[in-house]
Amino acid sequence: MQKKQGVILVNLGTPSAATPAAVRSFLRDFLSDRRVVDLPRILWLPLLYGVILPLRSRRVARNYQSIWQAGGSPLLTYSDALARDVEAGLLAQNIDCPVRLAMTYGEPSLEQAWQQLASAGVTEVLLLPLYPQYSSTTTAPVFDAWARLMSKQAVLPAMQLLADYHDAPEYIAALAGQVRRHWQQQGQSHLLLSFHGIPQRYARLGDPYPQQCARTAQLVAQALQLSSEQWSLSFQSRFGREPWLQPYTDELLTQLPARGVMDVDVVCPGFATDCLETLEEIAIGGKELFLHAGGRQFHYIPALNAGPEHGQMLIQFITQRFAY
Ligand SMILES: C=CC1=C(C)c2cc3[nH]c(cc4nc(cc5[nH]c(cc1n2)c(C)c5CCC(=O)O)C(CCC(=O)O)=C4C)c(C)c3C=C
Ligand SMILES: [Fe+2]
Ligand SMILES: [Fe+2]
Repeated sequence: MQKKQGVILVNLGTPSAATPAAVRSFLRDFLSDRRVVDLPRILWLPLLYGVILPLRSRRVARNYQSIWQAGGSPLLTYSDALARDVEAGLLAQNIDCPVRLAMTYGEPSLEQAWQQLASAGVTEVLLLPLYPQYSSTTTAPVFDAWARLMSKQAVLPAMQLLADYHDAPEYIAALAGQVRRHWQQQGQSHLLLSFHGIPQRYARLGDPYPQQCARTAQLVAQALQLSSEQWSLSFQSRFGREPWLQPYTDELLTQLPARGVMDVDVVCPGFATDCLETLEEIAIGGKELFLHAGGRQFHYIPALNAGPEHGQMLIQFITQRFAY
């Protein structure tokens, strides 16, 4: 059989609408994954179904409404545009390599993406989770979903998983470029690099995520030639009561003005595309916290989204893996 290569870009997932029902369905799928919440099911499921889903879906739906775009959820629209750009960019280099988008939770599913690649005759797949830093809570579930899907297949395609790219020179250069462009237009401020958090316990169990975040932040600061006073690292989006990775972004934003940092630029390098956690939690909520604490100027620097540098970066990862 002739070999043919294809790529699946995988992102987390997002509600299909900014309504309590759609948010509930997304949260139910996501928060039922043992990789995400590892509590014994006998404790977790009554809490999830009895308290979290009924209360959180309504509140979080309102948050989604504040960032919803004409094309739907930002996470979906940017990821979709990115997948199209990468496929077109490969074709422009005479590389016929179909690229599809899939979500770990919800749609488009990994199954839908794979069906399309299989119909196009693909025999070798690169699974490319859009998570620059590996985490057992995000990257590993992509592999789990792939394994579940493949368990139903007689003939398996060859598969490579891009487990992380936290220190890839192309990624660091794309992030540094994004920050530099902002500074050329708006002037330079203290740079806060805010990553999604995970429970500290997961890191103690061996998740390399915090070390990879620290390395990314250090490499970006180095590429921008920043001294240690000119940047900080923090972790956002904590959930539940146990301690998560620290310092917490919301706490740090309220402390920075008292430490003399009156102007801040926040970039979220762990998010390939903008989403609820960047547009609502940081660009809206983070700004409010910082200004309320006495800060003067707050800017959110957008994620790489479907910008040309992002597409080019992914094309380089793909061509390196497939050795065209
Ligand atoms: C419950 C624990 C959670 C862990 C662990 C977690 C890790 C984690 N998440 C991302 C990326 C995203 N998370 C997003 C939303 C989101 N995350 C959690 C919880 C955990 N995340 C929840 C409950 C939600 C939904 C919103 C809410 O209820 O607050 C998103 C945004 C999705 C969107 O639709 O815009 C992303 C992206 C990473 C990278 C990560 C670990 C490294
Ligand atoms: Fe999350
Ligand atoms: Fe700025």
